[in-house]
Amino acid sequence: MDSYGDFRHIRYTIPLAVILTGLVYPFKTGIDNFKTIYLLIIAVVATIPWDSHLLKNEVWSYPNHAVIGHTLWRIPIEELFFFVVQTYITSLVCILVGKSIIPSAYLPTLPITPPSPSIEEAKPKKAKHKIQNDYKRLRRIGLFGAISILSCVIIGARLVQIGGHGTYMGLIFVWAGPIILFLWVLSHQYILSIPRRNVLIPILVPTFYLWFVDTLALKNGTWVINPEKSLEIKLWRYLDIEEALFFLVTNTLITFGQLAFDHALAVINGFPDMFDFPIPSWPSIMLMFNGLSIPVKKYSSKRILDLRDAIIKLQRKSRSFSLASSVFEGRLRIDLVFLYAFCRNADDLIDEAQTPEEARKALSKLSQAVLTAFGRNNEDILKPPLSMLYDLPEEMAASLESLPVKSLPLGPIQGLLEGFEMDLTFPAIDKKSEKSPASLSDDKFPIKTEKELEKYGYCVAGTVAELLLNLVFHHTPARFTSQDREDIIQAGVKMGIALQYINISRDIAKDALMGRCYLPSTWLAEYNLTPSMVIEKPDRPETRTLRKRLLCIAMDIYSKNRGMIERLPKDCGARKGVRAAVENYLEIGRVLLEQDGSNVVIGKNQATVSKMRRLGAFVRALCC
Ligand SMILES: CC(C)=CCC/C(C)=C/CC/C(C)=C/CC/C(C)=C/[C@@H]1[C@@H](COP(=O)(O)OP(=O)(O)O)[C@]1(C)CC/C=C(\C)CC/C=C(\C)CCC=C(C)C
Repeated sequence: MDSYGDFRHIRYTIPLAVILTGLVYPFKTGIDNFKTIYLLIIAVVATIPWDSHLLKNEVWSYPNHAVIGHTLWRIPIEELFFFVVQTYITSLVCILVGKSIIPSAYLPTLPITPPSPSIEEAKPKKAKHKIQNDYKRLRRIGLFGAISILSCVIIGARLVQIGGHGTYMGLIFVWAGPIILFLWVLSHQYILSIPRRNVLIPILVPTFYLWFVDTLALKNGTWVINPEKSLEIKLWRYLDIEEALFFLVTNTLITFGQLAFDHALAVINGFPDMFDFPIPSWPSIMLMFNGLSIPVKKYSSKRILDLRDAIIKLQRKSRSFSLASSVFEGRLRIDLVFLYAFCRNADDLIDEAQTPEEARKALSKLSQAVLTAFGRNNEDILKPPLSMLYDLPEEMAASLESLPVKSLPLGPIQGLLEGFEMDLTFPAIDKKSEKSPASLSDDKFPIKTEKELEKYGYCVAGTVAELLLNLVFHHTPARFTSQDREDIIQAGVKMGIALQYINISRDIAKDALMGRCYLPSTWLAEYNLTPSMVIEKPDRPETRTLRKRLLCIAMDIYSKNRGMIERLPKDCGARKGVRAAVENYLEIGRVLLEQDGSNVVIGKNQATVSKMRRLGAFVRALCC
């Protein structure tokens, strides 16, 4: 079998486990430790009687020279260590691959039951049918899978009963089959809904690796499989089919175990209305089973679909925050994604309006809708959708309805909308007119002084920091004094302003196309420039100098407030996540400063950070 008496562990399994530990370390959360430790215990407890039985029945044996000699119920300690190290390796691969998804978004959905005909009209019929068909498909595959696993167990039992060559194969089916069946019944819908790579990579990659290591061990005679109890079919030279199957089956067990945990957490974290208490970082097994026992018909399809939309928005619109989101955990991660979607949709609603008039109307409707959303309580089941009440785009209304209003203050949301309103006070450029932008009236530009720029920065970004930190405080158990909170929020607000200055520095040319110049008029006047001149020609040596000035202020604010991030709680990935979000964005500023040194043209080279550099900044942020 798979005892690693000689140097197999030292050469192959331990180094891989160490490498994976290093790779997962930056992202690892409390829940990951919890899942892995549970699985390690289950793996050891479930495998000992089985392996001991195999040894007793001489299905396999090991030469004395190949093991240290210590045994537990006949099992060599190298073999026991193998159960641990394999479970650990496969769990880490599963955790690493799983970081890219938010499990709650992959819960199955039933078609939304329309509470009123008007919503029915609003939902595309095609999408509804797809959901219904998908759900039926999941059930069909689930049933087919269960029958297949059950058949393997029955065949296995028969092989064991007959004895002889089929014994080893039969024992694998009889032992692993029922556990796989149990996990499949619990979580097949989730397993089938998540991206294929999240299931196949943790099963197949460790399996292929262990096949390779096992081939070497069998070749060297580290252990010997009894030819009378095996089929004597080789997958390739030295590797018996039973050995190959053993690794495939055990990695499937470990992966399904990890995914069943994820499934339970997806339900518990995804539906705070059903589990309306803080989720401990080491949830009890009882709570996990409670999560798994909720029938799909009780899931809120709307919440799952809204979460999917919010994730798509985040992935499409912001690489920085999308990457940072993978570090946050559970409900905090979900709420941050909803917050992002709301902020992004609100910003787009204004920016994409055809005329300033239209933008003003949209903003006013949104402000009223925000008040209504914050005034509502959960018991109000018959609440009409905000999209209908305020004639807002479906996506905008959905992201507002998904905001965790109970854990957010209203003030910063209103501040954010005030910031968008400031954007509307820029003089409108008539895109059809022949007139040059230089004819725009310069006193109509709202950002005249550095103070006004700071106010704008507070409104559109300081408020975002305030909202984000309120979610952190809400979802983490750490108790702060009100003074601590105030200090952290103040630092966060300043950090938000710094990020906005970087955003402005990056987008000078893009903003000019929309008739906006955020560089203060007083700064421009020092170089005999006006905002309309910047709009007409954003790329000038003076603009580059001013951009550098703005970036230096941003970097200075950053250095003064960065330390406060270390006072954030570690729970839910909050500290690391905030650090990653800030550092990722800061990297844009660093690239811009480097480009200023080489006088890169503003606008031609939309300064973005290369993938590798972004990843480097991200990993550094997580490791420090
Ligand atoms: C991880 C995660 C999902 C975080 C979500 C963060 C979030 C809610 C961001 C909202 C962004 C947004 C669309 C705001 C609307 C106004 C706006 C455009 C603000 C600018 C953001 C840049 O967004 P954009 O989509 O343009 O980004 P890309 O460059 O296209 O990638 C801003 C620059 C503001 C961002 C400000 C923050 C996220 C707050 C930062 C402060 C902290 C993280 C707190 C630091 C804490 C301490 C204690 C110092």
